[in-house]
Amino acid sequence: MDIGIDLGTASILVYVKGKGIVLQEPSVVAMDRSTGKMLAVGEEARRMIGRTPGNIVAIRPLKEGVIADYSTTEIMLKYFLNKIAHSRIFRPRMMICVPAVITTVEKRAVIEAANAAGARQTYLIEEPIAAAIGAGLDISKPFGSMVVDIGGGTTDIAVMSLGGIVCGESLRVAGDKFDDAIVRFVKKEFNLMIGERSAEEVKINVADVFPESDEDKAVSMEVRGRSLISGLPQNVTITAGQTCEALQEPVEQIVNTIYSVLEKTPPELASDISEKGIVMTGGGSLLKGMDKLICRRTGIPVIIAEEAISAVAIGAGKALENLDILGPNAVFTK
Ligand SMILES: Nc1ncnc2c1ncn2[C@@H]1O[C@H](COP(=O)(O)OP(=O)(O)OP(=O)(O)O)[C@@H](O)[C@H]1O
Repeated sequence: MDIGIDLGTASILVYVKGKGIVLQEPSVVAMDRSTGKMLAVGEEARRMIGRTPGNIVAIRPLKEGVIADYSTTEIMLKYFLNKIAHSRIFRPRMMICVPAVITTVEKRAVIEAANAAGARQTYLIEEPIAAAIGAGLDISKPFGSMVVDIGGGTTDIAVMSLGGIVCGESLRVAGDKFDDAIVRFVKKEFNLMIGERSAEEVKINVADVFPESDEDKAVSMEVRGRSLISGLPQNVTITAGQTCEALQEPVEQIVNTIYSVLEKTPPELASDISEKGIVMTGGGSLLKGMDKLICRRTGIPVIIAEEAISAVAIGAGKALENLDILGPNAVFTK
């Protein structure tokens, strides 16, 4: 069996040919610090973040799109592969997505973790290429396509043509940095300390980086945390207008990088992109107003892919079925 994996900072998705996405879980592992034993993986472990006693740690083994904790990544991959196959002799070929700009050492770590977890053969594909294939773009033709993939740890921006990346940038600013910015804002504005999960809820439920009316700005929700003044639990109301202010810095960094990639794009390809639009994928592309903001600032239409979150895993699986459509540098294997 061939499988495509989006081994992400926030979540792991597995695509199997003919079955579609068969697994989607947070990339979190809970371990007992004293014995080194794995206690929970995926959603169950995510619920433990910020709520563990001293001897238990909830680890996110990937940071900023790359492996930060090798052995935990291997344990996690092994656990998920067992979950989808229920068989010891299951040794699939795997296509795993990695950010477009990572070091050879970081690539090797992914290949070794996948091989140790049971892959028969491991291929790596750059995330924007997988995202483009998963979003249904035909990148094999001499025609320019631009993808902005905003994940949890990295944002990959790339212009592609003839099965390869012509120019692009990978920046380590994405969903997690949006959460951090909300935590910092709430701390500064309300003297309230909130956890990363509460910040993520604010981002998903009310945040808006391009509110068009006062009504949009007034959308609000209550968030609970610990007062830095009294030390006691406290609730505050945060509005979409405030989130726009809170998220300005990371959002600007992404918009500026899109600009710099467009500046480097050869004119023929730039005109293809302005005709066809920029395609956005990844969970971070669902941040309200992000598409409108990029469209307003670049003057180019922006389309959020239909299956924004799973596009990368779907594209990886499809790439394995059609290795021939990819350019010579698109796939890396050892
Ligand atoms: N509706 C939404 N609005 C805003 N952000 C969202 C939404 N849904 C998911 N996200 C964010 O998307 C991010 C996860 O996206 P995704 O699963 O594409 O990342 P990943 O593949 O794990 O990360 P990476 O590619 O950086 O390794 C998280 O930060 C999550 O909070």
